[in-house]
Amino acid sequence: MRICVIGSGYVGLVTGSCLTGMGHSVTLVDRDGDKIARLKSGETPIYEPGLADLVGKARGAGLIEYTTNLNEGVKNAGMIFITVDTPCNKDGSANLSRVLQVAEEIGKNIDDFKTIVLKSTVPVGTTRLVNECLQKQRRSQNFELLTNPEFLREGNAVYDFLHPERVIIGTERSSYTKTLTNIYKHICERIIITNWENAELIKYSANAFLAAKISFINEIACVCEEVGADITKVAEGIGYDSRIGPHFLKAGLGYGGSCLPKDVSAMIATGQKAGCEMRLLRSVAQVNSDQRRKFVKKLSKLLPEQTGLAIGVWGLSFKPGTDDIRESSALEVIAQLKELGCLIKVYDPAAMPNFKLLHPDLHYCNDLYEAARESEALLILTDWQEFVNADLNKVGSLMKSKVIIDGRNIYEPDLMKKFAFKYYSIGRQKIDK
Ligand SMILES: NC(=O)C1=CN([C@@H]2O[C@H](COP(=O)(O)OP(=O)(O)OC[C@H]3O[C@@H](n4cnc5c(N)ncnc54)[C@H](O)[C@@H]3O)[C@@H](O)[C@H]2O)C=CC1
Ligand SMILES: O=C(O)[C@H]1O[C@H](OP(=O)(O)OP(=O)(O)OC[C@H]2O[C@@H](n3ccc(=O)[nH]c3=O)[C@H](O)[C@@H]2O)[C@H](O)[C@@H](O)[C@@H]1O
Repeated sequence: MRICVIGSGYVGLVTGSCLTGMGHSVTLVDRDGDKIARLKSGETPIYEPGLADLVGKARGAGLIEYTTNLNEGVKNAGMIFITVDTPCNKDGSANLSRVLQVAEEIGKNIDDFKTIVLKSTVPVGTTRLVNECLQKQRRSQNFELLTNPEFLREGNAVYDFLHPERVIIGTERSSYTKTLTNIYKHICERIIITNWENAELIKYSANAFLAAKISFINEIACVCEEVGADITKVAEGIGYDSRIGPHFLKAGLGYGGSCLPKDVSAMIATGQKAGCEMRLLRSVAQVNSDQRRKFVKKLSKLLPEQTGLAIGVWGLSFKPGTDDIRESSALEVIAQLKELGCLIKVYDPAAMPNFKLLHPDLHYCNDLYEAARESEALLILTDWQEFVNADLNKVGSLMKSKVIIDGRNIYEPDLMKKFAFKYYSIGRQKIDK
């Protein structure tokens, strides 16, 4: 089938290229001319394992095209995916302007029957608005509108898209879903057909629940530090209960990224609009932002004079496997270190070019050892495997003083003792004043 994907970001590019892998012809549309030019020249503008390979193959097979012209993209397509961004408004609610603008443009440009699939994360009620918007332009029912939230994780995006645990399709009429289920049935056995509102809420509830698990474990981590317990052991112990499960119980600097923070705040806004207080989710967000502040406090407790202090930082992306720094804890931690007057040397395997655009004044290192060299303390902000595999003897020999504050709990405290580090992590050791 010929498919058009509007919005060539993380989700659009992954969706489009995975669809080519299933044999479909895809036109990717984006209003960002620079991004389209880079894609046309064969560059993959984001770092995502397996993506460049997939895009290269699609290009070789002549299955992928790029354009800034939406009309050109939708004209010959039987199916149109909307994958534009839905960022936060100042009041925390989701900004739907891009989705609605795209809907309006699609409405103006379609002549024959189209299946329109809303994949962007949108608050409950939005698909109905999009439907109205399309109908206003078309004044006909020459389309079917489905909402199909995406659950992929950055860093695993290609794998997740191709191996979904469930596919959710929201529709007004279940007879409308055949074309889309025909695509998904090859990669997923559990396809849930429901109404628009349920599909929209499933997406937000999933992200809000994941965020709640992280804030929960971080709150327990705080208690662990005070009472001599170890959060990794506590998390392991509760995770064996199948009602709780072992995932999303890693204590650390809290959740970042382009989705969990914005979706928690949009869910709060949706709930409040519906007359619900959303006390739990407001606390989830509060615990998360406190987590970064508490982390820098550990440094201040250990090394009371920070002006001119050389600090090494490992990790800038919001999680490993990506160059994405949106809402990364590194942004907040580095801003605080700057305020304290530290001299900051940073290293990240993928995210340094993006970080440099916002913080050009840091010292960017060629490798993790350069970031450790002559440092009075080393802060670990992202759990990249490269850091787990570091030669700790070498790291110790390069540092001015062997202090590590690990925001992701990547090492065992006993091992660090053997290497004679003063090692502090999250929810495992108390730092006495
Ligand atoms: N990033 C992720 O891991 C996931 C994101 N989502 C959701 O998917 C949606 C997209 O997210 P990302 O791909 O991360 O965003 P993104 O910011 O990486 O990409 C969005 C793209 O849409 C383009 N765009 C915006 N308005 C446009 C318009 N009017 N016409 C054409 N192109 C336009 C932008 O230029 C940008 O390239 C969001 O609603 C997000 O919440 C859902 C699951 C996972
Ligand atoms: O809607 C979205 O955009 C996506 O948001 C998240 O995916 P993502 O943000 O890519 O990454 P996660 O793996 O969820 O990690 C988010 C943040 O939580 C942190 N985290 C995760 C797990 C954990 O146990 N502890 C923890 O602190 C990570 O370090 C990271 O900063 C969801 O996991 C996806 O299912 C969803 O599709």
